Amino acid sequence: MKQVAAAVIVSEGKILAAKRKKERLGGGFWEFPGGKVELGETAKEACKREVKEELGDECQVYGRLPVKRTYQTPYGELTIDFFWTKLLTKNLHLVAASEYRWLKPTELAEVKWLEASKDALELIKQTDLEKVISNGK
Ligand SMILES: Nc1nc2c([nH]c(=O)n2[C@H]2C[C@H](O)[C@@H](COP(=O)(O)OP(=O)(O)OP(=O)(O)O)O2)c(=O)[nH]1
Repeated sequence: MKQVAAAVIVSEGKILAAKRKKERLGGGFWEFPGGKVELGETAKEACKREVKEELGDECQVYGRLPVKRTYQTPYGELTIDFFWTKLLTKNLHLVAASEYRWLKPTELAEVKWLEASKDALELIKQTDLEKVISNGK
C-alpha cells in the first residue's frame, strides 16, 4: 500500500492549497503539498522533505490531524498522514504544482480537492488554527 504524507500548512489563519499538474495522477485537482513516504523515513520526515522539494522552504511539523488514514482512491489504496505544518521562511518556490492558493477555512470549498483530502478539510474547518501552531511546539 502506498504511504503518503501531506502538509496542512497554516499561515495567518489560511491554508495552502496546491493544484496538481495536469499530467500527474489526479491532475487538475487540489491537494495539500506532500507525497510518498520513502523507505526508512517516517511520515513526519517525509512531510518535511516534500515541503522542501515542492515549495523550496523549511518547515516545522506539528501534530497529525486526527482523521482516517486509509483511503480507497481511483489510484489504489492509500495511507495518508496529514500534519499541521508551519513554514519557517516563506521563500516559496512554486516548483511542483501548477498553482497555489492561500485559503481561509471558509474558502476551502472554492477549489476541487482530491477525494481523499476531504476528511482533513472538514477537520480544518472545525479547528482553531491559532491553537494548532502556537506554543512553539
Ligand atoms: N500530497 C497529497 N497527496 C494526496 C492528497 N490526497 C490524496 O488523495 N493524495 C494522493 C494523490 C497521490 O496518489 C498520492 C501522493 O502521491 P504523489 O504521487 O503525489 O507522490 P510523490 O510526490 O512522491 O510523487 P512522485 O514523486 O511519484 O511523482 O496521494 C493530498 O492532500 N496531498
